[in-house]
Amino acid sequence: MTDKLLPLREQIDTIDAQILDLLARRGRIAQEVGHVKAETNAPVFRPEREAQVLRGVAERNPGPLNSRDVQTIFREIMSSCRALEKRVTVAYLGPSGTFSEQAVYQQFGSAIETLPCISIDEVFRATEAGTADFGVVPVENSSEGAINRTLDLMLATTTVISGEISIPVHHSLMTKTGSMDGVTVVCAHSQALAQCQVWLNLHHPGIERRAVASNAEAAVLASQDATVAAIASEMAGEQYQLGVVQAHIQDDPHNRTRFAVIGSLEAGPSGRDHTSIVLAVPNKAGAVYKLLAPLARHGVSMTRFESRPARVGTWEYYFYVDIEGHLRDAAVARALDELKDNAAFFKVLGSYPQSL
Ligand SMILES: O=C(O)C(=O)C[C@]1(C(=O)O)C=C[C@@H](O)C=C1
Repeated sequence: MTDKLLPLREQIDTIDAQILDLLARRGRIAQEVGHVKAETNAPVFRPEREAQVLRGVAERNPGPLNSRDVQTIFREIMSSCRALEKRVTVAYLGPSGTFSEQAVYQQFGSAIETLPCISIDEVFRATEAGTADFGVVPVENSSEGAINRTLDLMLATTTVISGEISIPVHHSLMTKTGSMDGVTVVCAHSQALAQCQVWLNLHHPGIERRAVASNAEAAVLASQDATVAAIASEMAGEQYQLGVVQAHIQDDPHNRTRFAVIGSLEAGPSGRDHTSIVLAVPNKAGAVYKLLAPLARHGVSMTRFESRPARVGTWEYYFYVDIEGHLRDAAVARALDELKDNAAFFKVLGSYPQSL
């Protein structure tokens, strides 16, 4: 057995040495890129370039490694190279262990500084004030719909969207002991409670459900009190040393949450982008239909349409619209120019690479 392993391990050692040399070369070039950027005051984080690199490695991947895994490796390589230029700080809805934190690492890799915030408002504030270079906020959940606070703040603040992240959301029921004996209350964020209500009604109909600020906070509470069960990610459970009573209790097995990267950076075109806009129309019959007509005329696909009541006027709404393409694509630019003319209100939230 050992005789057979030895020559294989020698080959792996040789390859590892080559990988290390190549990584060092890549790192030195990233340092040069950093100097060029510093001279011209250009942004260090270039989401469109990172998206192209990650799409490229998946397309060229010869196997046998899985493309997702290869992307994870390259994301970390770019994250480390980026950190040689500048280590970016990313604010997110904390505490540590939330799905937001998972989204942060999925977008930026782990060579970053993180700033856990107590609310979505705080993430926007830290990002606008420059305490963080970027913020990551939840935008919508596939089973629960829009995160209204995020939509309102996107409208009210000057932040721009420069990226989107989509992650599978799997909830687990967890306690200090790994059993439900003596448990009197299940704590979770209101969204998570809603996403697991069918399962809870079926398996624990009599136990009180209490909404708390985040699933990670629920995990903290459960770690301190054996009468409390938490619904949270297994990542949060591990962090707070909880035992899993039941994994994957969300009612929709394909449950996903979409996050936005916010900041002051305007991402360039990556070849596969989304653009988010907010609109309002005069309160007249057929106004929304007329407003959106330029999209169809210029062959621009709409991928999302969401409405929010405006704070003024009883029947007035803001429409949050996502389209395919980048502001700098000719068809998108022409469609939005026409659309703007008919809108009572028009704001571009940003153009950014589509999530992987
Ligand atoms: O191409 C750049 O602009 C770089 O800074 C290099 C690099 C990389 O490591 O590939 C690092 C950071 C950027 O976000 C994009 C790419």
